[in-house]
This record gives sequence, C-alpha cells and structure tokens, in this order.
Amino acid sequence: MRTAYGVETVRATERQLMARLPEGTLMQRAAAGLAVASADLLGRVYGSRVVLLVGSGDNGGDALYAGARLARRGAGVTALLLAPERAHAGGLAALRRAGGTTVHSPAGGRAAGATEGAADRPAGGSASDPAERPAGGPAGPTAAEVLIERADLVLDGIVGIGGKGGLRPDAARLAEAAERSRAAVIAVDLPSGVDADTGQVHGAAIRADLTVTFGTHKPGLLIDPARDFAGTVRLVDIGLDLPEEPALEALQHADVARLLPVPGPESDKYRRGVVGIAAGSARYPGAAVLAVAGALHGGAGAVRYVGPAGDAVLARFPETLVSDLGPAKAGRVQSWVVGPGAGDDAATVAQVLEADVPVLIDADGLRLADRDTVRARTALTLMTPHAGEAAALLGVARAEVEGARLSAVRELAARYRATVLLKGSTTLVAAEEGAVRVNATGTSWLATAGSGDVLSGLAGSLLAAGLPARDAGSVAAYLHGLAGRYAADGAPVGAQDVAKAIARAWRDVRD
Ligand SMILES: NC(=O)C1=CN([C@@H]2O[C@H](COP(=O)(O)OP(=O)(O)OC[C@H]3O[C@@H](n4cnc5c(N)ncnc54)[C@H](OP(=O)(O)O)[C@@H]3O)[C@@H](O)[C@H]2O)[C@@H](O)CC1
Ligand SMILES: Nc1ncnc2c1ncn2[C@@H]1O[C@H](COP(=O)(O)OP(=O)(O)O)[C@@H](O)[C@H]1O
Ligand SMILES: [K+]
Repeated sequence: MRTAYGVETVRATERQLMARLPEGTLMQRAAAGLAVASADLLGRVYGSRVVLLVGSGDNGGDALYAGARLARRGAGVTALLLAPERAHAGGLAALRRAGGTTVHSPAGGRAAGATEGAADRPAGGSASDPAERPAGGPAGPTAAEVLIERADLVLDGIVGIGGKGGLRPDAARLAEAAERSRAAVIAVDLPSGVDADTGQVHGAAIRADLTVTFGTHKPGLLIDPARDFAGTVRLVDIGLDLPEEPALEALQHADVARLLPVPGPESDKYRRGVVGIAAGSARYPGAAVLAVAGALHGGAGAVRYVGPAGDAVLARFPETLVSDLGPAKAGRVQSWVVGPGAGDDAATVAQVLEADVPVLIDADGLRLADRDTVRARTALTLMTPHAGEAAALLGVARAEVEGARLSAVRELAARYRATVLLKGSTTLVAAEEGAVRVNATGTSWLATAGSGDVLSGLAGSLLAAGLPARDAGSVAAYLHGLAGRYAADGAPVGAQDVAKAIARAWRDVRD
C-alpha cells in the first residue's frame, strides 16, 4: 500500500522525532536524499550547472544543503534567493563553503552582465553576497531568468509544506522561467504552488520532472491537478514514525491480489455471488451490454439483468440471466448496479434502493436517486459519479470539482452517507470516514464513451462477491485502469476492448 499523510501529521511526527535527534539531522537526511536524486538525474555532476530556487523556509534550506553537496562534487551551483535576509542561514553558509554562489532573485535585475560570474562561475569560485548581484539594463530577461534558462538542473526549494495559497508574484515568475527552460526540474518535497493536503493548484506552480519528497507522500502528490505538476515522485525515508491511518492510500498489485475474490473448491455460482444489473433503456441499450460485460469479469458467479435491453444483452452474452419482471421480482442477487443508460426510469432506481443488499448507483441513477432514501439505507451504497455528475449533485461547477477532487468526494460521501468513487484522471474512493483511496492505474485513453459502464458492472460484481464498498470501488478502479492501459497500448480503444482486457489485468495482478 502506498500511503500519504497530511501536513499536520507530518509536522507532529517531525516534532517527536526532532526532540530525540541532534538539531538539523532531519534536514541533512532530506538534503542527502535530494542530492543523490539530483546526481542520478544529472548523470554527470562535475561541470553541470545547477540553479537553486530558494524561499525563506526550511524547504529552501533543503535545497541549499543539497546544492552544497553537488557543489562539492564539482557542479556549478547558484542559489537564487527570494528573500536573502531570511534564507536558511546554515544552508547558505554550507553552500558558500562548498563554492556555490548566491543571487538575490526578486531584485529583478536585467541580465546584461549579471550572469557572468554567477551561472558561469565554476565550482570553487568565491561566494558572493546575496544583495550584491542585481544588475543589468532596462529590458530583456532578468538575471535569474537567464540563469534558469542556462541551467542543466533546477532545484525548486521555494516553498514546501509551509506553503499558503498561490505562489507570490516573485516566486511565480521563477516557476514560469523554470517551465520555459530546458533544464530538468526537481521539486523539493513538493512542487511549489501546489497544496500538499488537497492537490489543488492556485495559479502558477512549479512543473517538475521529479519530486523528491521526505518522510511520506503528501496527498497532493497523488491527486490531480497537483499530481500532474509533480512528475515522478521519489520518497526519501527520514525516519518519521507515522500513525497507522493515513489520509490517503493507493492500492498496489499485492494489495489488490489479496482482495480479489477467487473461487475455492467449495464454491458454486451462488456462493460466489450474483450481481443484478438494472441498466440500459430503449434509447441506450449499449450501456446495459457494457455494464454486463464489466460484471462478467468481476468475480460474481452469475449476472442477472433486468431492463428493456435484454435482447441486446443476450445476443452478446448468452450466459446472462435475463428477467423482465423488474428488480423486486427478478430473483435473488447479492448486489445491484443501477443507472447506466437508465434514462428517466426513476421507478427502477427506487426499487433497487429498497433492496437490502449493496447497491452501486451510476450515471442517470445518480440524478434519479433520492438523497434521503440513500442516506437511510442500511446495506452498503457505492456511488460512482464522474466530475460532471458530482458537480450536479453538489450544485457547483464541474471545474470546481476537478480543481478540488478530494473535498468534493468527501463532501458527497458525507451528504449521502455512502461510499463515493469519483472518476477521472485520478479516481478517488471515499467512505464517510477513514482513509481515502486513490487510484492512478488509469490512462486518459479510458475517456471513451461507455468505459464508465464497464467500471460500474465490474465494481458491482466485486460487491456481490462480498467486498466492502471501499475495496470494491478501489479494486475495480485498479483493474479497470490496468485494463484500459492494456487495451489501449498507446492507441484509441472502445469500452468493449477495456472490458475484454479486464481478464488480463486479473492475471497480471495475481501473478
Ligand atoms: N517536516 C519534516 O519532517 C521535514 C521538513 N523539511 C523541509 O521543511 C519544509 C517545511 O519548511 P517550513 O516549515 O519552514 O516551510 P516552507 O515550506 O519552507 O515554507 C515556508 C516559507 O514559504 C513562504 N511562503 C508561504 N507560502 C508562500 C507562497 N504561496 N508563495 C511564496 N512563498 C510562500 C513563507 O513566507 P512567509 O509567509 O513567512 O513570508 C515561508 O518563508 C518541508 O517542506 C521540507 O522541505 C526537511 O528539511 C526535513 C524534515
Ligand atoms: N483523463 C483520464 N485519465 C484516466 N482515466 C480517465 C480519464 N478520463 C476518464 N477516465 C476514466 O474513464 C472512465 C469514464 O467513465 P464515465 O465518465 O462514466 O464515462 P461513460 O459515462 O461514457 O461510461 C472512468 O473510469 C474514468 O475514471
Ligand atoms: K518545493
């Protein structure tokens, strides 16, 4: 399991640990890991040009100490100080001792002569005073921008977990320069400008190739839009003693393998669970077919279908048990999936919600389900909206949900007293309490009509097989994401291809 902890927890565990260790130990551990990652990315440290973006907190301190280590190995290291008088004193001294130089960044001096002796000074050159550097003519890029432009590597130590709100203008300009530069960019702890706890991004942020994060992943590193800014994430262990329950967790192959329902010698189709699919309409029979396709690959022993698309379902999947008596009289099931392609059939949704078995509500069903009825259910409910559906349920704009996925999914779980799976580039699964699951196995090729129907059938089938809602949702998202990757393999796919590839995802996970 990959886990992520919020800032408050990180701060608390850091305090405990620091009380037992000599001062500065944690920062040295962080800086050592950062320097190793930097060297790995550079390939050749000697002679490389490294620029440090240094804010006034400990995040800047990490960058300065790592810069000092790189300077000792022969890199030309220049620190751009956003607030020279407040930059980490120990880090500054270490960098200078190692031969690195410093430039006062926000003075905004134009480039003219300012870069010589800064970017081009080899390691071992004498240190300069922070305030000495602003210089240059009236137009063109600032000295800081030229340094960034010419760098091989930029270390972003502007701000870490101490960040509040969007980047301030001086910092935002550095982030933009780093994005324009061809230099590799490493974010220290997290990309400056992203919210560590939520994954929200307010305005400009550092776009990193690699994020070297300390002690634990932060939730924001795993949730879009911030995740997209973090690049590859490398975790450096600094010895934090973290509590049992994280804020966020991501299943890995081994976790999914343990959760998959596998038939034993005593199994029969009923013991494995029967999933009922109440989906499709005369207008959208395909949604029924795709939900059934997903369900057949989900681990239930049988799939029962009720609704107006029985012929279409049977033509494609003769193994389906089809009924036209409606959910209440269709025969026993261990879970229901309701909603994909359902149109305006509110009566079917209401009938399903009365069943005393786990229910998955998707697509049209989300709009048609009465909130108080869902809240009052005693059996499990799993809701699977995409951002647009979630926005409609919350009464906000879609962009608001996409920008703040974590709070949106938590809010829905609370309002409906249900487990909610919010689909999209990062899928989140939240119950009313406990860690939120995040899934990142997917690919944007999955953004194809009907792939959500496959997911709902798959997750419904896992519910029928006995998985709790959080596990059913997150295991389904995991398999569906992998299946999407296998089916697409770099080319467009249809939802049917995704359903077919679920079997390969199972095998892969179980291997
Ligand atoms: N936890 C651990 O175990 C370990 C933590 N370590 C490291 O410490 C880091 C946390 O350090 P931290 O607490 O000093 O805060 P940090 O992230 O540097 O930010 C504070 C500075 O940023 C500024 N600032 C704020 N918002 C801003 C904005 N929007 N735009 C621009 N600037 C903004 C703010 O300015 P102020 O508000 O004071 O004017 C203040 O000066 C952590 O991420 C990790 O790297 C490791 O060394 C070892 C173990
Ligand atoms: N950009 C993306 N990256 C990864 N997965 C995505 C992306 N966009 C959509 N998906 C996935 O594709 C599926 C689409 O579901 P949905 O929006 O309900 O489509 P439909 O209603 O057409 O079936 C979901 O599983 C979602 O998580
Ligand atoms: K940073």
